[in-house]
Amino acid sequence: MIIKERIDSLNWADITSSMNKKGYALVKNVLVTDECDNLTAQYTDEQLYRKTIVMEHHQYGLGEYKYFKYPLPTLIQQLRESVYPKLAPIANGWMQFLGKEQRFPNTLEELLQHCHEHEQLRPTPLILQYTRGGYNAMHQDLYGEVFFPMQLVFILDEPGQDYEGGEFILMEQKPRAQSRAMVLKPAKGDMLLFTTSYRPAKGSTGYHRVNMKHGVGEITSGKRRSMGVIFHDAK
Ligand SMILES: O=C(O)CCC(=O)C(=O)O
Ligand SMILES: [Fe+2]
Repeated sequence: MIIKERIDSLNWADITSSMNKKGYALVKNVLVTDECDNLTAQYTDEQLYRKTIVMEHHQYGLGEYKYFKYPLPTLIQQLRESVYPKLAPIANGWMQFLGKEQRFPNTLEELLQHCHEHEQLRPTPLILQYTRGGYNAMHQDLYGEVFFPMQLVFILDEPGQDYEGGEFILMEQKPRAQSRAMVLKPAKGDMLLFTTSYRPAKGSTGYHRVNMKHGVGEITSGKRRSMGVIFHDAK
């Protein structure tokens, strides 16, 4: 099935409800093995990338990642384009719950146009690679004034088989409360949707803002690759 049809056929009511309740949604088996393997096989094809980041040089963790160039590989372009319109209404609900006037456009094209007007012109989808001892420090992927509050990550290797450890960690910070960590173990081909910056959470007196950060725990053996889709572009 072409990727747009696959994305359209997911249970978006469940995904929406999980995003609203928990700030993340784990969707099993979105990419097939061949799609994961093609992405990892292209890791060394330097013409696909605009920039390589050695994470320890910036104290971002231990590992490496590469930002794709425009035009993005077809699979990534199609994922970015077909998932965005499903998430824009959720994001707009969040803005409304938080009493913000900001609204996100219905299409990725319009979001990117808005990014471009704010000098955010560079593509943000990326591929990451960690080996034994590697990890990704807790962070948020904000690259300028314009940011969309949700993003995706696809796991490209099989936990328990290709690597051990390397859990995906979400940290939620509520005002005047202690932080909560959520530890997720997506499998190869799974799509994890999560909060980039903040989301509304319902309390006794209405909605309040909770900040989210994400990261990856230590890879204790093997190699773990992942592909991230961020919707806004970077300055
Ligand atoms: O490797 C991961 O699972 C996390 C990658 C990440 O930080 C991202 O996609 O923004
Ligand atoms: Fe990230």
